[in-house]
Amino acid sequence: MAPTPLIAGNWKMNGLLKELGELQTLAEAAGAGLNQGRDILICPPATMLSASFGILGNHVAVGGQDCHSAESGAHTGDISAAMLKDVGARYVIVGHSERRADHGESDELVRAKAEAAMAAGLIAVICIGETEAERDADATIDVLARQLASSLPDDMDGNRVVVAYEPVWAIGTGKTPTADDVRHIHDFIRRTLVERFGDAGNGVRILYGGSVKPGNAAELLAIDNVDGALVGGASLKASDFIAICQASPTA
Ligand SMILES: O=C(CO)COP(=O)(O)O
Repeated sequence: MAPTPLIAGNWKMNGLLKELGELQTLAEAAGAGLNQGRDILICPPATMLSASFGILGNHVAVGGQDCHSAESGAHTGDISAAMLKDVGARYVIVGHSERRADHGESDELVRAKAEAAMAAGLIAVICIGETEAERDADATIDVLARQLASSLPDDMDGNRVVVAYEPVWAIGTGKTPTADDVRHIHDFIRRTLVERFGDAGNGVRILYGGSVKPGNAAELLAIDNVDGALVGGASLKASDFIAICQASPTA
């Protein structure tokens, strides 16, 4: 049985408290049935997590955009998985390409963060994806194989880990891979997960991310082994994000 689709919004470094109205609109849509047969997640900036949880309640999950690999300690400016859990988060994104690029995060660090997230009782959304240069060098599959091998914890529970395939060149650019490329790559990710984790690998949701919009969501979300989307820019506006949720199949 295919896993329940997950439509996730990553607000990145966007959002002030005055934007909470967008979440109010989303909460109302979810309360009216948008969340039937699909899971919906918003990852706002950490400053908005607590208020977002208050608004979204049980209809829409909230998540962090990153966590530290340690439980607590002298790490100024960082946030632990337990702190995210404490304010109502159920998920946390780890290894987003922007953190890999801006903060030099390695596969090994991403894996440690995913382990910390799971230990705190959060679902880890582990991001992988090739850069444009890697794609041009025909290295996409090699890069993804390395990231999967090194960024994923060994202790796998299909319900506690989500993999998000986000080609770096598609993020914020309006460009997307062809449907055939997405099918081929998600199929590769699925086979890799099953080879390593057995049947648990079939339960892991594999999201596509990178320039998902209301206009292309239905086509992308209908592809085999695309179990949802990780949406950046289009998640900031409730009407666009709701339209993307509506485009997703239901379990
Ligand atoms: O990075 C992304 C989500 O994590 C995708 O961002 P965009 O949807 O803005 O391309």
